[in-house]
Amino acid sequence: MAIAGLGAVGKVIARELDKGIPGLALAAVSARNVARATDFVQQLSHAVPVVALEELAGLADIVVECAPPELLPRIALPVLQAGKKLVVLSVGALLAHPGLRETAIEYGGSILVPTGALIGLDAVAAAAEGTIHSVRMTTRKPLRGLAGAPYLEENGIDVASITTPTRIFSGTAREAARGFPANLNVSVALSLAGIGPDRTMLEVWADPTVTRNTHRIEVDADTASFNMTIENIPSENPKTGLITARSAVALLRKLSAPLKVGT
Ligand SMILES: NC(=O)C1=CN([C@@H]2O[C@H](COP(=O)(O)OP(=O)(O)OC[C@H]3O[C@@H](n4cnc5c(N)ncnc54)[C@H](O)[C@@H]3O)[C@@H](O)[C@H]2O)C=CC1
Ligand SMILES: O=C([O-])CC(=O)C(=O)O
Repeated sequence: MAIAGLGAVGKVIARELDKGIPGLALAAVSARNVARATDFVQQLSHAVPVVALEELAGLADIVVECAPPELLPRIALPVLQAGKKLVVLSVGALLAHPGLRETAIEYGGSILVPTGALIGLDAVAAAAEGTIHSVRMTTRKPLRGLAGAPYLEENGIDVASITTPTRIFSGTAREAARGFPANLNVSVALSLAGIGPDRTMLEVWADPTVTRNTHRIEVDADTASFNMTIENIPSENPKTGLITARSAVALLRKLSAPLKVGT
């Protein structure tokens, strides 16, 4: 196992692997700040090398990508071309790189997307086996959970000046991935589990009254209608909910579990 990116998500996964996940052992990590990462891995019970992104695939059978989204191809290609497993957290970036799926097919690799900061992808995937009529999602974020998104700059929106809940975006998951590359991975994960990025509809609210990143999904299908809400407590990265890393750990634990629960 190797981890690409030692931020809010990567550090939690590294510590959990160090505590022990049956069938898995941390073999290497990659980080922008090598000195800081070296300090971090030395505090683990089994220190591992800090290497370049491109070297991870040679050192592990599974690589977890939890780095800035623009690095996805650099991390993903060597892993998939080696026929290995890539766990992707920067899900939004998958839309900009559709060729990665073809690479996985060609070399026998696979891309695994955890539910991440969202809820209910088990039910969405089950409903997608039948006919889903519509999928809608509403995201409410505190202002600091949205800061820096290119969509805001392109549209002259100054979130810092917002004092009442304000809808700042309405569109498809594909449009959201372009406008909010570090904030709306969840809408892309939802779209990939269900009816795709062009039919999954999303509203984003900048909401000074909430402290948590809140996602509500509403699905209407021929097997069921359902709606679910998750209120994510922010991690050390205000854009990223604490549950995100835990979701990746749960996926990793499930890989070799003798009893696997959930779709
Ligand atoms: N799928 C989901 O539900 C969610 C996905 N995410 C996404 O997961 C990814 C990771 O999130 P966080 O851990 O919160 O981000 P973060 O910003 O805390 O961590 C990213 C880490 O990557 C490191 N990095 C930068 N350049 C690097 C390089 N060249 N080589 C190696 N490492 C490098 C940074 O130094 C940083 O430590 C982000 O793309 C984020 O948008 C976040 C929340 C939910
Ligand atoms: O809610 C969160 O924790 C993060 C989020 O929306 C995303 O990156 O998709």
